Amino acid sequence: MHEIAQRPARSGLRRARRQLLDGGELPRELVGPELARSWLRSWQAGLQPAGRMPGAPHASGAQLARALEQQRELVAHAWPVMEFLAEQTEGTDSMVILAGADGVVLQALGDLQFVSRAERVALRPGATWSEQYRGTNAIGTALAERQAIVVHSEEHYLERNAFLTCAAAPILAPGGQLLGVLDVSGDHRGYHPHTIGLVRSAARMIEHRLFETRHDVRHWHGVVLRLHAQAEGIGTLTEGLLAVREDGGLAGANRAALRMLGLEWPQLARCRIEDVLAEPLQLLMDWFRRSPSVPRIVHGHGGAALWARVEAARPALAARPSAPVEEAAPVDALAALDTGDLAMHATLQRARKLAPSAIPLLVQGESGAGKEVLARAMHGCGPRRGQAFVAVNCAALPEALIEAELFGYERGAFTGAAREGATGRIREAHGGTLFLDEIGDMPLAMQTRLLRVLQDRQVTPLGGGKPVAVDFWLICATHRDLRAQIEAGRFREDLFYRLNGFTLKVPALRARSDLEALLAQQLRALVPGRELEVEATLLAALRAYAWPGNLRQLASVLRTACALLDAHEGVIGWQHLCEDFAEQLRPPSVTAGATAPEPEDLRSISRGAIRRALAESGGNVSEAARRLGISRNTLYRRQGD
Ligand SMILES: Nc1ncnc2c1ncn2[C@@H]1O[C@H](COP(=O)(O)OP(=O)(O)OP(=O)(O)O)[C@@H](O)[C@H]1O
Repeated sequence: MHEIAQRPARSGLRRARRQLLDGGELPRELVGPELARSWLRSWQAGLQPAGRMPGAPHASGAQLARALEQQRELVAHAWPVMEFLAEQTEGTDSMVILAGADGVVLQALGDLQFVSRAERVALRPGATWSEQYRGTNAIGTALAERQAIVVHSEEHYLERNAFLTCAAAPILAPGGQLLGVLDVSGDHRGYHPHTIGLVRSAARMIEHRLFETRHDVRHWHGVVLRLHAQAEGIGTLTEGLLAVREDGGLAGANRAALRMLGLEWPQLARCRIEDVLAEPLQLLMDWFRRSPSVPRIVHGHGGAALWARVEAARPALAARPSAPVEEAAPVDALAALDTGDLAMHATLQRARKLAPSAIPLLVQGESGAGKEVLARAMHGCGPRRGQAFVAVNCAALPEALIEAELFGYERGAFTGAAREGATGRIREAHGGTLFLDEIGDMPLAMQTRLLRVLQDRQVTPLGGGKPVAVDFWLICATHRDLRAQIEAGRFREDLFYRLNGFTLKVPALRARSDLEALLAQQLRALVPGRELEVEATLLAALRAYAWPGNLRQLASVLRTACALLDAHEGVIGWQHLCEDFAEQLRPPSVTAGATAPEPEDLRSISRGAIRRALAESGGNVSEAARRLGISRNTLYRRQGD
């Protein structure tokens, strides 16, 4: 495995680039062989180094979630290693990135302070870095070359990527298939030649973990050989790993074992143990049965001696023959929410740290800003994923019903109760997460009961049933200022401290800087496979709009627009909007400057929009709320603002 050891001179790179563009010839003495091959591929893909980048696809939230699910083993094993790498590169203004075999970024850790917002988004989960779209770059080129590589500054084929220095190493499955790539990208001025060594070791760590746990190499009655030139090297990261089936065929290896045994990946599947070692399988099995932990000397056919320890292929061979190999890995739903806004990014970083904890959380943000979506993502990334996520909207339930809904009731507890009684939402959340939306709207009597549940960790159904122990992660959400509610005597202070282990803030859409990324993400999800654009004046108006219904409203507007879009149309324009929404949008867009309204104007804009929507829906509140893309509760609340 080698990377471009000596960086080509800048002048040489420029000369080589000119010659390539002039005639398709690349003077290889000016660039390394890997770089030369990659530049040629980029040129053949029709990419222009200095021109506008052709639209590299960016996976939608749903596509990303699917990719993470499909590659969950890789993602799970990579994450701790990425954290380790991030620690090693701390303070160097760099990011640690995991991409799949198709070059799509799956996870990213860290942040690049020196780059623009757009450039930051391009390094976030969902972005594609295959050579086909971005030309020579460490992720795409390491994948294409199947080897570790550094791509520094102007070695990037596209000039717009010259601000980066990147070191990447591919991650291979035990059968040699490409699984993905690990990368450290940073400011080109901070190029450090040791980074590639770190990245390569980190990729090896991931491969090691994958080898230890994968079904295909460890789930039958064969043996695994740990190999090293020194006995002390066995069990370390530099050991060779070779999986041998019980019939003697080779089932998998890591790169170190291939090197020690003089093998190439394509030969692996065709080889048997006697093709690579002088010792017959029978002898290895004998060693294993008699003294499995003792290292022995084995001999390659070239005569080289190696130390080997023989182990059962299945770690718990005797004890649990069909035990699942590994707990399902988390789907990185939090990463999918990171679309480039700095405040949201900070919230998501905190959310990621808090997801494995049981600390009660309070999510604060306007209605429709995505509080429940965030809570669900945290549940999906924490240890309770796979268990229930129970969401209760405390504002949507009539006061008389909240109690029964939350705490459950015994048979015949009250008039109108179901005959068989009800478990209650709190008990349904047992083992999982209870999400109480609009907690600020919970009546005081109910607050007292909830407080008792949180203190006693048990719930007593209405009608005098026995208390039942419950265990859940509590996440509450509110758009209200709970401290002000406490001062006004509407919220219990002791409950506030119980449920507010930490407050996470979800920014309002009008305060976010990633409207375009959100638009693109939602459009891709609504119309997969079509790259839709938004007409320029409309985009400016959307940017200036106050978005009283936040992401819920945006989703509703885009759903309508996509429904009105003809199959041949690729641009969303004013004609694709509901008339009332277009009207709300026009005033700020036609006024000079089209700047965002001042915060004190927002209330009146929102009240005006509600008045119009109500008038147009003949006073039907549900219809008006639907038109605005907000909930009935929000509409009532905003009317009174
Ligand atoms: N990141 C996102 N991408 C796309 N759509 C989103 C995103 N976040 C939220 N939405 C959309 O906005 C809607 C509202 O989100 P959510 O229910 O999480 O908001 P909320 O803050 O809990 O609202 P409320 O307080 O009114 O219950 C979702 O149903 C979804 O359609």
